[in-house]
Amino acid sequence: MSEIELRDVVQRFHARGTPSGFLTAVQSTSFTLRSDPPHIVSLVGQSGSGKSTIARIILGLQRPSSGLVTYGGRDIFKLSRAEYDDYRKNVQPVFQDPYAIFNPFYRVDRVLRTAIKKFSLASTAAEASSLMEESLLAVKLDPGQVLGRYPHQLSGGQRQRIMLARVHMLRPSFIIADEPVSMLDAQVRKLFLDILTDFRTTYGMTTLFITHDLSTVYYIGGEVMVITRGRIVEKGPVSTVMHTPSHPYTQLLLASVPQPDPDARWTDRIDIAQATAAEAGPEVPPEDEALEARVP
Ligand SMILES: Nc1ncnc2c1ncn2[C@@H]1O[C@H](COP(=O)(O)OP(=O)(O)OP(=O)(O)O)[C@@H](O)[C@H]1O
Repeated sequence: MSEIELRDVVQRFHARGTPSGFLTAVQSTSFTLRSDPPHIVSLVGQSGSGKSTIARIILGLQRPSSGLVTYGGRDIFKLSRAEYDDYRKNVQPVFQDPYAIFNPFYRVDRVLRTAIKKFSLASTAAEASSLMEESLLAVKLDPGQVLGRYPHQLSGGQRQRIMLARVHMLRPSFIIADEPVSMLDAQVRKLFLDILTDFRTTYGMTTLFITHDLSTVYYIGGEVMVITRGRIVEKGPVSTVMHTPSHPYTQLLLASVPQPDPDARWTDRIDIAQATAAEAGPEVPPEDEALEARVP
């Protein structure tokens, strides 16, 4: 079994125009992702609440101002190059905008071939081709229709599923999915979420699913952590948190989900600041040397 543990992780950024000159994007955050049993845990919160910053920190793309991120008990920012490569094979990202990942001048096959080469997944060209085909079929893509095409010739949903095919080839223990479905229509969104669920049951992958959208959290199930202003204010099984939310911000978030009922249109204004003001503690001055976000 492997574990990714965040312990008292804090991320501060320089921010001009604020009274203190910095903002705290992530406040003393601790949680653990376990590969056994494999599970899906959603991190839900409004825009700017710190979700992507947490994803970047877990992926080792950003060193936190303070706190620890460990994998198998070891600080991920102290891994050797080879150990970090192994970590990144086991912890795969899926981002919101797959178009940004593709090079528009290369056929989409390249994303898969690069992974095969980098991680030595096949020893012959024939083996590589059958691996690509198997993985594309696993994410409900027809290899004949997508291989050989350029990124702009595919839909957003197809591009996003190519990223899932890449994950399928690598079989990581963990997927860090940052708003992976927010640009997809409802039908493709459901297909994507079903594939993530299949990955958990069939291959034992644990997913951190980052979203601002409660309906997808509800659909995907498992566990949920609710974040506001960089602080996780509630966590638990989705059914418990959705049905009996204990924190005012979670209650507000749930009340903000639009109802598809023309007779029950919103009339109230939503005041996020009011609901979260009580939670926001005073900002603490940063330890100066740890301020800068660094890419290892
Ligand atoms: N490199 C950076 N430098 C300065 N401020 C940053 C940086 N990255 C993020 N922030 C700020 O940190 C806060 C949290 O940002 P983050 O992107 O983690 O939020 P989020 O919940 O993922 O929002 P969204 O859903 O809109 O992406 C925001 O106020 C953002 O402006």
